[in-house]
Parts: sequence; C-alpha cells; structure tokens
Amino acid sequence: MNRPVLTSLAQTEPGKGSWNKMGGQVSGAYPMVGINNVEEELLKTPGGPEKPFININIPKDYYAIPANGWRRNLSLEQARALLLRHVFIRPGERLPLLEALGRAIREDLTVQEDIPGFNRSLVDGYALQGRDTEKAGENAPVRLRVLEEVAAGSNPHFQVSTRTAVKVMTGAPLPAGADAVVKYEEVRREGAEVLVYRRVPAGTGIGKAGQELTAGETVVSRGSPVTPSLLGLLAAAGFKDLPVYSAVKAAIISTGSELAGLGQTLGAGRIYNSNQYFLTALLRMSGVEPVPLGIVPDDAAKIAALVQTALERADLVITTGGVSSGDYDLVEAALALAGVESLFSGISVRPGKSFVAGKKDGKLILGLSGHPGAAFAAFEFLVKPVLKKMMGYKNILPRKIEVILSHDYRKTEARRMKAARLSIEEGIARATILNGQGVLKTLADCNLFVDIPPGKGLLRAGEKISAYAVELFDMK
Ligand SMILES: Nc1nc2c(c(=O)[nH]1)N[C@H]1C(S)=C(S)[C@@H](COP(=O)(O)OP(=O)(O)OC[C@H]3O[C@@H](n4cnc5c(N)ncnc54)[C@H](O)[C@@H]3O)O[C@H]1N2
Ligand code: MOO
Repeated sequence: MNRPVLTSLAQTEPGKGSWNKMGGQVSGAYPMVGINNVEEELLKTPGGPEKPFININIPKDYYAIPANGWRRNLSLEQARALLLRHVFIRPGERLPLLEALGRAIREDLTVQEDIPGFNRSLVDGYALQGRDTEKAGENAPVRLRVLEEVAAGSNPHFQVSTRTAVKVMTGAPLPAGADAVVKYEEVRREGAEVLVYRRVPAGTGIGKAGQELTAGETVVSRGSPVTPSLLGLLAAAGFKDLPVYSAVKAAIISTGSELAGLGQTLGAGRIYNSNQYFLTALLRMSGVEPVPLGIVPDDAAKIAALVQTALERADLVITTGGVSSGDYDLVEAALALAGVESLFSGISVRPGKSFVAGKKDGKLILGLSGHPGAAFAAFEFLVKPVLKKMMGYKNILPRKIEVILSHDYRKTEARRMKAARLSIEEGIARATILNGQGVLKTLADCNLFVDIPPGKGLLRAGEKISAYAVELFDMK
C-alpha cells in the first residue's frame, strides 16, 4: 500500500491538536503542566443525564504549550485525566429489574416501608416469652402450653402469654406477645405441651421488621452498578423497574494486514484476529455493548473510512494496531484523514506506551496497540475508566492495593504495569510477576498489574509495591 505523506495531513490550526508527524519529529500545539490533580477533581465533578459529566473545554491553566509543541508521552494519570475531561455521561431510561443488570443507577432509591414488614421467626421452633425460660435447665425443663401452629405466609391467631408457646416455621410472622423462638431440636413435645431445657433470652431466633431495610432508608445511591445481589435487595423491596443510565456502545476496529478472521485459512505470516475477541469479551464483561467491525489492512484511507463508520454506529471507537513507529503504523495518519482532532499520542508506561487518542463528533477514538498485552493494559487503565464514566458509574478508577513482591525484580528505565498473579498466603497478599513466553497464555493467569516505578535498580522479594486488581467479574 502507498504510504500517505504524513505532513500533508497535518491540521495546523493553532491551539488545536495536530497529528503532524515528520520523521519521528513532531510539531503542533499543546500541554503539559499542572494536570496531576485533574483526575481527582474530575471524580468529584457531579454529572447528570442532561449535562455533560465534565467540562470539555480544557481550562487554560491546566495546559501550556510544551517545549516540543506536542502532547506526547503523557503519564498514565495525565492521559486518563485528559480522556475523562472529554467524556459525556449517557442519558437514562427505566428498565425492568433484570435488564438493568450491569447498568448504573441514575438516582438514589429509598424505601417507604420496613422490609420485611413484620417480625419473623428465623428458625423452625416454638415462639415464647424469654422470661418464662429463665429458670430452665437440662434437668429442670419449663413446660409451656402450645396454642397453635403458624406456617410461613400465614398469620397467628393467638397471642403468646406467660407459660404458653406457638409452634412456628422459619419465615413465619412472630405471634404477638412472643419475644424469642427456640429451635425444635432443643425441646421435647409432650401432647399439648412443649418442654424447654435451656434459657432462651429475648431476641433469640428472631428477625426484626426492617431487618433488611428500614422505612426511609436509601437502598442504593446514584452511580452504583446494578449487581446480582443488589437486584435481589431491590426485588425484596418491591422495585419492578429501575432508573438507570443508558448503555454504551463501543466499536472495535482491528488494523493490520497480517490479520485473518476466524474460519479463514491462515496464509504465510498471518495470524488470527484474537484482539477482536479479547476486547469484545472485555467490553461485555464491563457491561458495554461491543460493535466489532472486523479487520482493516494497513491502509490509512481504509482505516479512516472504517473509523467514520464506527463513529456513526457507536459512542466510542477502539482501534488496535498500527500505533508504534513502524512504516505501516498508520492509525495516526488515518485519524487525521478522518478529520479526528488529536488529544495525545503515546504514554510513558509499558506495556501500552503506544496509544493514541482523538475526538470527533463529540466521541473519543482510542487507538490501542496491537500487542495483546499492551491492549489489555490500555483497556484496564484508560479505556475502562472512560467507559465507566460514560455509563454513569461513580467509581471508575482501577482499585489500588498494596502487595508484597514474592521475588526479586530488576527494574528498567520505564514505568511498567507488569501482569502478575495475586495470591493470598497466610493472610498476606503476594504478587508474582508473570513472565511466560506466550502473551495471551500469560494474560490468562493475570489477575493483577503491579506498578513498577521507573528507574533502574533491584526490587527485592518481600518489598511492598502498589498494584491494581483486575476485576473482570466485579464491576464496582
Ligand atoms: N521501532 C520500534 N518498534 C516498536 C516499538 C518502538 O518503540 N519502536 N514499540 C514496540 C512496542 S512496545 C509495541 S507494544 C508494539 C506496538 O505495536 P502497534 O501498536 O503499532 O501494533 P502492531 O505493530 O500493529 O502489532 C503489534 C503486535 O501485535 C500483533 N497484533 C496486531 N493486531 C492484532 C490482533 N488484532 N490480534 C492479535 N494480534 C495482533 C501484531 O501482529 C504484532 O505482533 O510495537 C513495538 N515495536
Ligand atoms: O507499548 Mo509496548 O506496549 O510497551 O509493550
């Protein structure tokens, strides 16, 4: 394919991002001071369905034109902050309970009544007055007269008074007058009487009205994801449908002339497009609707055309491949051709340093590396927070934890997010960095990224280090 002349594609409008790239030298206009705190500020920014979650105009004092004139190699945190500034929360809708799974709640939900609405028995046994059993002992049983039996779902007719009891099933309403329930296996029944051989203090075996939720209580706050357990709680409280933020659609474009679709015969030098499946699955697990758009060869015009299609069909566009410095790494050029405004190119962390970001029609286009490990790290640290913010989630950043390194590790110049395996040994969280040969095989074991600071030197086994858990099944 003909390689486009990159310089002819440059946008030169001052103050705007530019894709201008000349033989590795870059020019344009942009940042780069004082944005370290932006991320924290963004997280405090209230959002709303009608309003942009965050202001898309970058305040002047956050940015200055850098010496090299190009927004390149931002820190991971700077890159993320910048992306988050360009993200809009999606509008909302009401959905039946189950359809809301994985969505974020759009407003605080409260209950008007106690749940459950009555005191109930937590065991199968006899409801009684605790004080009747004060003198009970193994050899001195207390005899109580049994008034009736109450099953779950039916109502007691009698009131328990002194020296009487009512037989109850688990879940049955507690008869008036009773303040405790003793289990069947702890008593003996003799005709119309029950013999109790132990003290049964008031409160034993009882679930109080409002045990789950009390009238006026907030069940869930805005921005919380709807998880299976939350669905259960909301169903218990009688919610039939839920106000949630809309779903987000993300298109996936796989660039690379070496790629083949599953089912195609692999010619010489070709590989299957595994990234499309990996990313589609990651999106699904994150509650995002994937729009996989297949493979496009290393051809800037073709990539540009598919990016345009993707922008029409999705809320955000992800590409993989073609973002490093090879002759066929044409994604930046393609974005320029497609009229995409540049946000930044490259981040100072490995893997994933090859990453470009742009914007068109109010939508982000995120160019990930084709390397599956780099694409995964970029997804976890950059793409997922952006998607979560669009989906209205209140907690959007990867969760940082401290772990103990289980072996020595020799650092390099660059900051690295190393794929690792978290294990809990005798209550201590330990990380083993994964160094397998196959990238995808290694990633299958990865449940943690350890954050290796930049600069050469040796990290010793037993040292404490920051890490981020990979929460594929936990969307909170
Ligand atoms: N001269 C330099 N070369 C490279 C550098 C560099 O700094 N200077 N960086 C290296 C690093 S680090 C990475 S990461 C990669 C990034 O490459 P790209 O993002 O441009 O991606 P590609 O070159 O297109 O592909 C990289 C690798 O991944 C395979 N690939 C691509 N797409 C898919 C897919 N959909 N499914 C599965 N595998 C895919 C591709 O065949 C390559 O093997 O650049 C280094 N080079
Ligand atoms: O960007 Mo490469 O991803 O450092 O591995």
